[in-house]
Amino acid sequence: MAGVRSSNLGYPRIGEKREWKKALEAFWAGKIEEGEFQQTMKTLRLHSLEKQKQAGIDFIPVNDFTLYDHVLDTAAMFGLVPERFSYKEGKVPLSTYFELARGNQGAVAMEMTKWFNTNYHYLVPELSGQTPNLVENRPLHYYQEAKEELGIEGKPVILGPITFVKLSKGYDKEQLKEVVQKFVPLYKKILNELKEGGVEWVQVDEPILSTTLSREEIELFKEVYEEFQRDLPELNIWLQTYFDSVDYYKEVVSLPVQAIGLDFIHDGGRNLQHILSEGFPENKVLAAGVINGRNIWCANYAETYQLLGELLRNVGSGRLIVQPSCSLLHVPVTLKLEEEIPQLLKQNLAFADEKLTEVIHLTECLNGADHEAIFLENKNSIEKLNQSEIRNNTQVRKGLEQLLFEKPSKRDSFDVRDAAQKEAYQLPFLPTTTIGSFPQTKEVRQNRALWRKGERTTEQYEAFIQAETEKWVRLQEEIGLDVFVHGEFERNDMVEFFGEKLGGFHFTKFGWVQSYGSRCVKPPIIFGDVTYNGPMTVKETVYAQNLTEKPVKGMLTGPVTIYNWSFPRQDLSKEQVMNQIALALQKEVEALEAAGIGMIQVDEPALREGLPLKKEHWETYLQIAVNAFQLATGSVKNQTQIHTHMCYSNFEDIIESIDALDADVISIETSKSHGELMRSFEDYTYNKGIGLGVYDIHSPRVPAEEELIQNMDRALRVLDPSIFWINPDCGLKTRGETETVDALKVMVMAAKKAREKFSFNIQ
Ligand SMILES: Nc1nc2c(c(=O)[nH]1)N[C@@H](CNc1ccc(C(=O)N[C@@H](CCC(=O)N[C@@H](CCC(=O)N[C@@H](CCC(=O)O)C(=O)O)C(=O)O)C(=O)O)cc1)CN2
Ligand code: MET
Ligand SMILES: [Zn+2]
Repeated sequence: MAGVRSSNLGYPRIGEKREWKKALEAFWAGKIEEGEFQQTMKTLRLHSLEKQKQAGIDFIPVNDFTLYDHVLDTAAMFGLVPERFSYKEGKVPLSTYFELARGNQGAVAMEMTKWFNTNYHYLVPELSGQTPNLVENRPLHYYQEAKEELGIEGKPVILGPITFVKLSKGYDKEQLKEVVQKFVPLYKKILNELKEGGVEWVQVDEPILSTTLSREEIELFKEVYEEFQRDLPELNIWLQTYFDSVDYYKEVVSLPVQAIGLDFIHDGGRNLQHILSEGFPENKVLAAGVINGRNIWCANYAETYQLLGELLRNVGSGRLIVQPSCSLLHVPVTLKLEEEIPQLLKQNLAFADEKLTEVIHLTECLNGADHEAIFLENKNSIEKLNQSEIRNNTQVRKGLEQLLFEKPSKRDSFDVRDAAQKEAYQLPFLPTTTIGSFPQTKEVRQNRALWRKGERTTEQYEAFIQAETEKWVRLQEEIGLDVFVHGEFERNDMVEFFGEKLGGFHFTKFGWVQSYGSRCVKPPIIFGDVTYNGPMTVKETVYAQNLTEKPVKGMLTGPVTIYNWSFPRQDLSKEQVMNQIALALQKEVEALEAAGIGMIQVDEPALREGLPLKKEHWETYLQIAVNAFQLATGSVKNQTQIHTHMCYSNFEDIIESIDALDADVISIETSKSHGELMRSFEDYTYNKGIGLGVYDIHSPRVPAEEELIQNMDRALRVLDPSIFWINPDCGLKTRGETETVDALKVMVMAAKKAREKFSFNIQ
């Protein structure tokens, strides 16, 4: 009998020290040739496979690697290149592949959006006007490579047809079935070639099964997978879901596939309940996602072992596979380089490599190995951290208890505040501003790196930051903006920076996670009670304010975003941790106000992405999020203007919560959403300030004035134009200096034209 086996669903691409990112950026900058680039990528890919083999994983994924994004890979595999790019047929050339992702002089890049509820971004395939074709078989290629180079019998991973089409755009949603049917023959061809090539198992990812689906959509799953089964009877399909439970449990486990992968971490216990009450089909393998692929905490061996025991009783040992809950793409690579993390914390952590060890330990244990010592050590480490003082700060806990008796916001209604603010600031009609960050040039990053290494003194580093700030205050004057920012030059990242300043957080040295393309983030670890240890942003903001007569907006990251973009502790609820962060931020907001800063922006770009995948859980989340935001911002005087910002908006469906944040001004992305977003504000008759994000900051392209006026037009015609502000759609940190100044000048000119055109409309 085979016994219990181990598997992985996907491994981080970026390498232990971001070698992947460095190779990509060197290639884009023309510093290395394609040959060298491909060789570096191959070395990285094989190294990751080798590590998984060494760890002892039975089912090692292949084709999880990519040169940019796995959804883009799938689109490219089907030759789905939008018409604005030059491409004829056959395999998509590497240069075109990167143009799809990054745009070129004549064509905007494909749209980027959030991968389910994660901080990873994928490129949205465009299906309109295109006939998909199979132009290469990527999974087969990577399967052969792993076999030839390392003797690994890999498990090819492929994004399933229904998830792929559901994540794409450019078709009528009513036509889902017809569109999916166009892809089915292509998938069958891929799968057949895999089978011919000797593949035993194919992991078909259908995470869309963890979202709220309609009956018809589940029917479609049945049709598609029945067709696969009928035409490819000898191939083993491993249907993989993740990020939540599956709603149509019975239907899903009855699909004619050989293995079903379920997430037992983010399922709210529902997947297990289904198995216990409805059973699991006797002829199928259960791939049990029991190691958290979204967080960096070590598994609780005793609890996980118990869960696996229950599963084993229901499926039998030859049919159980132990694995992470999702791809390890969402966690850093290895703990081994982290020398500065205190022992107590480090013993409680597990990055990708350590998670694979956990998978192995548990699998071995189920197969009869004696791991008593390991289990005991695991139990002790967890208890020690939970009982430590840092997790039990009485002052913080008292502060939280107090909240039960208070309203989160103490401010007057918007009308009253608005009058006070108009009086105080005397801004022109359609005031112009930016979202916070200015270019984080190589020079800025290098100076910070040198300071961290001790090769620059703190005085030298601060003087550099001040010089940069002053330069940009002068540039903002020259550009003619109305409300300034200090530029965020002192920040490595909008979340990590606050993590470094607040108590209860720890940050890593190499704990990078891919965010989009070559861009990575280093989410801080919230491991204790969150404490405010003194002002975090006051000095830099006041410095900028003292250089100019124009108002300078203070700039903070909100509690919801800090929570969602960190690795939070799990012994407290989301609400408790968010509120702790909010209480600390409230003190910073008050410190800025006391220092004379009259406008304070509290960014919440991650509010939308944090929405649970299932609609029935939205309300609870939104209440917690809104409450935390109000708590952070609700103690200032009427005259102090609270701004907030959200990029990747598309929050038509949560407009009430957006309104409930009660920010005086909210800046939203309007450059790509083609009016849909505005419609929700119109329908809702929103009357607080709205910042129109009139151009896309992700592209180096300087927009044309006419384009920007076009982007403002609808909003200004339909709602009272006096509520609007004009700004880019997000921070400018990834942009170069010249293009930023040029684009902002165009934006200010466009705002001036719009002022003339629309001033007669003011109500
Ligand atoms: N947390 C988070 N999530 C987010 C966003 C965000 O801003 N933050 N925005 C959206 C995604 N957009 C993003 C935009 C840009 C970057 C980004 O630029 N990341 C940088 C890292 C930023 C950083 O932490 N920089 C550090 C250090 C980086 C570094 O590489 N240092 C060098 C040395 C410096 C050098 O020579 O360049 C080294 O250690 O080798 C700093 O500035 O101090 C990168 O990939 O390069 C990430 C996400 C959504 N999710
Ligand atoms: N204030 C931040 C910035 O400008 C907001 C970014 S939202 C991802 O960079
Ligand atoms: Zn943004």
